[in-house]
Amino acid sequence: MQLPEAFIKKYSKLLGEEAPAFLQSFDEEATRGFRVNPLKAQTKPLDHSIEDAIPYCPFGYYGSVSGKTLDHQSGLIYSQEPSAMYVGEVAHPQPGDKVLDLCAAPGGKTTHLASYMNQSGLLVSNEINRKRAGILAENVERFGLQNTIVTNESPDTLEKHFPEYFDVVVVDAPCSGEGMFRKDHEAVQYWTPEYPLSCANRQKKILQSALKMLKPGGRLVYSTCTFAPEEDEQNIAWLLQTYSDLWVLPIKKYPGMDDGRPEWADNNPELAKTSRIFPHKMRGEGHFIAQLQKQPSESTVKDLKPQKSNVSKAQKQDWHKVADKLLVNPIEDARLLAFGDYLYAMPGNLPDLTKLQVIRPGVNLGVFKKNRFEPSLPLALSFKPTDFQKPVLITQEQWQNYVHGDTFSVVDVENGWHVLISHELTVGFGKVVNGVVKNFYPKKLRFEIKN
Ligand SMILES: C[S@@+](CC[C@H](N)C(=O)[O-])C[C@H]1O[C@@H](n2cnc3c(N)ncnc32)[C@H](O)[C@@H]1O
Repeated sequence: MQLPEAFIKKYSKLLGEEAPAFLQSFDEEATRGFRVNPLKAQTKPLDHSIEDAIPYCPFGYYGSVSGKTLDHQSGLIYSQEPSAMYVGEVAHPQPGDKVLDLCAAPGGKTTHLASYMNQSGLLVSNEINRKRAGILAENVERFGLQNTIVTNESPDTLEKHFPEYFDVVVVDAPCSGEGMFRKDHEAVQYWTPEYPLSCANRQKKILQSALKMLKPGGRLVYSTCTFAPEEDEQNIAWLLQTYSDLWVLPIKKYPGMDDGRPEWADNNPELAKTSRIFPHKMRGEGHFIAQLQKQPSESTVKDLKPQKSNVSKAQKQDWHKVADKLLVNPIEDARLLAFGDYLYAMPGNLPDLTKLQVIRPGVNLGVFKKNRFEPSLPLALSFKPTDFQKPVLITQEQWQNYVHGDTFSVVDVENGWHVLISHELTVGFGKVVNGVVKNFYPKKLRFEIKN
């Protein structure tokens, strides 16, 4: 790979005798990986090998993902570069926590964080860019998250809504992306010697907002996919100089992971507790991760006004006509939220969202049509096979017909809506009419698998 001269010079000076191995690593292939979704792990992947485990992530494996597979389409696996998996591991929220993923698209960290939350608590997954927020929402839906809302706000708007609210805040910051040059060759074109510093200034602003939303006693996890000290140790040094109620928490270092470099910032030895992943030392791309804690305080933070359900009596009736035959356990009416023609199930104890740009206020249950309700794909993907009544089991071949948009036949299945299950995974809904499964797989997602 052709690296800019100034880049070579900068890292030759910083890394000294390690520099040749570091620079050589840019000519090697990027490492690929994926995580298995523990919320759906009642089965093993069909089309992806789980032989080559990533040592620091219990659901992580080396290997690339094929998108047109049952594993991927059902949300059983999520493609993620291996080093990036260490961020979710360090953040490791607990079930019931309130978690903010502030720079979240396309959703690698969000889906990882949710893997530890067991559908409980609240995960606010925010993305500033509207288009990317849409992609994030699709990935959250495929992964089947019940406790996650997707917002499309700038950090400084969001901070006004969630003062000192979150137990864990993850800032996976927009950065100069030096660690991703192998994955995205074009990223090299954007690099200039000044670029890291301009990224660092933007990151400081994001961090200021993040800290306003962090509870006393809460943890902030900051990560970048760049080697630039300006965006890594120097930003953490700036945080420690600026906020006296903040300290660095140690991170467990697996073989190949480096300590942060105090000498690349203000020599504060605390910076060695942060972690660097270099591609010439580990199977992964470049990453930096820091974990900080805000001082606990005696004073309690006041609860936010809850979001109220807004569904009409007629909407409730239409929903129940379908849901009572589909779900084993009903979703409480208090959690139903109408959003245009769509019906959502909010996470429990969701604060009032009315003043926020929300892309997804919870699980998309379906859409109100004239005098009837049509269940949506995310409803199927967000619950386990055992959460549904009278599921219809389909073969992998029938699944291929289904994602292509075809109808197919079934025997001895009563008319009406049924969740479809293939290889122990919920894959969508079909409406059975006299032995024929009418296809409700969303038109925009349909695709053909050529065997
Ligand atoms: C490194 S990416 C996030 C990757 C994501 N966390 C994941 O694991 O899939 C950084 C994100 O920050 C967003 N971003 C850009 N400028 C921002 C800003 N000023 N404030 C907050 N987020 C910003 C970008 O749109 C981008 O989606």
